[in-house]
Amino acid sequence: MRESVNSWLLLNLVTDRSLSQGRSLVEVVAEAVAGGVTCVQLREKTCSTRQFLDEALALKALLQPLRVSLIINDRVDIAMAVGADGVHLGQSDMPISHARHLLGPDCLIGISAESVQDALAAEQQGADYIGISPVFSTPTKTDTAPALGLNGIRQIRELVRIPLVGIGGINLTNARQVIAAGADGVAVVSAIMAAESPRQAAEVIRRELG
Ligand SMILES: Cc1ncc(COP(=O)(O)OP(=O)(O)O)c(N)n1
Ligand SMILES: Cc1ncsc1CCOP(=O)(O)O
Ligand SMILES: [Mg+2]
Repeated sequence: MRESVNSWLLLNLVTDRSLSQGRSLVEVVAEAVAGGVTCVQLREKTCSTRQFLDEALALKALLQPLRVSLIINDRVDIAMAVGADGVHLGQSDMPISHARHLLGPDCLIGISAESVQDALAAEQQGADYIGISPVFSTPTKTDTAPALGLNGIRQIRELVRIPLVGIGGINLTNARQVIAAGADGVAVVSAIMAAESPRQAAEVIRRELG
């Protein structure tokens, strides 16, 4: 039951333009979706608001006909402007209550949990899903809390009912363990964004997830 209900977040691609090796974001995302990515989170840390908006509009045009969800990282305003499916917020981003007030009941809100306490609070405050962050340490994001590991996923799974997505250091070799520990999905940056063939990379990870 849980798996079919939450299959939209089984394999999340979180974008990072700096890893795309000169390829456009739309090109990499299109490849990755062809390989089986079920949800795309647009994550832009350095570009202008206009550029962020343009990328979001381009990804929405690509993903909506394919019925692949588009989540916007950090920026509630961009999510609202493009009619994205959701927004992903961390512990230092806009609090859920304010985001929900702006976005309404139908827009998905994902919250990063860096501890069991964060996860419990996110569920209690009405998050739609939780990003367990990070599961393993990763060079892709250097300002993370200590890695929670597979045990962290198990602990949170015991206490929280909403969908869980693991992020951080996840690739072909460990994706299956993340699901086995109780996550509903995995979120991946470098293992797909930096791959020579994002399509093949997504395919092999998706196959691991069953
Ligand atoms: C699915 C998912 N989980 C966690 C994060 C991390 O969000 P945050 O802590 O706000 O850090 P930044 O991504 O904004 O640097 C995420 N993006 N996605
Ligand atoms: C955005 C983010 N949030 C927590 S870890 C992380 C980066 C994950 O990158 P990678 O999949 O390359 O380890
Ligand atoms: Mg954030």
